[in-house]
Amino acid sequence: MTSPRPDPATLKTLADCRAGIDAIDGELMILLAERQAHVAQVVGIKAREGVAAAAPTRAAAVIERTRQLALDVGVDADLAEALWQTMIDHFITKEEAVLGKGGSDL
Ligand SMILES: O=C(O)C(=O)C[C@]1(C(=O)O)C=C[C@@H](O)C=C1
Repeated sequence: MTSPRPDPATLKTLADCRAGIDAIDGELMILLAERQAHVAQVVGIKAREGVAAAAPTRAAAVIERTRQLALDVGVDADLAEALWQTMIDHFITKEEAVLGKGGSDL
């Protein structure tokens, strides 16, 4: 169980700020592992249904949604896009290792 995070504006020392950053990184990593598990599940479904690893239409929608989510909470949309593009490219490579490059863009 994680403890509630302090308001960053109340942090006075570099060590406290870095401890907070480390805690947030830990939580982000848990969410990334959960997202990765969802993508792993996608691979079996795509194999059954003949859907391509690379899904450009879906990838573009994910990126567009991510840019909007970033703007909604005051995160730089270009940063969010770069992070998500890196993640999606990684998952396409992993999916193609199993599925190959064929299939439909669904
Ligand atoms: O939605 C899919 O088809 C996925 O495989 C997931 C995902 C993603 O990481 O969001 C990865 C690769 C695809 O090109 C599109 C999206």
